[in-house]
Amino acid sequence: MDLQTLGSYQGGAGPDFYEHVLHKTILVGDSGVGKTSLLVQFDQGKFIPGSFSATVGIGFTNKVVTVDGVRVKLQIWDTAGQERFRSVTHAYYRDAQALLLLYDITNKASFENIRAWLTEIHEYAQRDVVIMLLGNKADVSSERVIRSEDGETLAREYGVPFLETSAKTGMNVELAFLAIAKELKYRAGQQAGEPSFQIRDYVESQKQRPGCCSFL
Ligand SMILES: Nc1nc2c(ncn2[C@@H]2O[C@H](COP(=O)(O)OP(=O)(O)OP(=O)(O)O)[C@@H](O)[C@H]2O)c(=O)[nH]1
Repeated sequence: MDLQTLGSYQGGAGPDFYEHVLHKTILVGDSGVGKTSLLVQFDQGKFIPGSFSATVGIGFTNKVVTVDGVRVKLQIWDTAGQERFRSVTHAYYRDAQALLLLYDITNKASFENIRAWLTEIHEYAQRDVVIMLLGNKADVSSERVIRSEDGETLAREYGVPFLETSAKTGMNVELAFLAIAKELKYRAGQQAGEPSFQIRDYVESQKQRPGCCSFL
């Protein structure tokens, strides 16, 4: 059985089962919104400040997340946001089980382009792909041009969960990937009697807001 088949398996699944399942997750969004930085923060817990070096093509990082005592393997693909790489990255959408779609709260165009990204996602990805909208760079409050409410409204319109994140401070970064892992685990191995998992409710109940909790 190949990994893809295992990934779409339905039915009771014990903890060992998940050791073999690889959930393909892709980061997409305009160039410069912080996709690579978000992945580095999640993978290594650090932020590398400095000059911006655009991703060329596509690459991935494997990461194991523990969800309710079960190890869930995510294969996270970081794509290049630049238009010239678009045809390359489209080819990767088809096998994706989850897509994290980013904009930059200090960049209006990156937010306005979200609808176009969603159109592409609906064209090239599987119909049941898990999508999450992320407004990144929430730490740069002085340059904010997109209000949290605007992100929330857009996410509600498309029926997807929404978080504001900061790849710099780490705000909500782990939560974004954890929520995706929980949803994928739930979908892959729903047990009889297990309470249903609602990713949007989960994210709403767990998220940090910009300015919140900086004393922690
Ligand atoms: N202050 C702040 N800066 C960020 C954040 N995330 C990314 N940056 C900066 O924004 C710039 C672009 O970040 P990248 O992670 O390279 O952006 P990208 O989306 O991967 O860009 P492409 O590879 O071209 O698609 C870099 O200079 C980062 O340091 C954040 O959350 N806060």
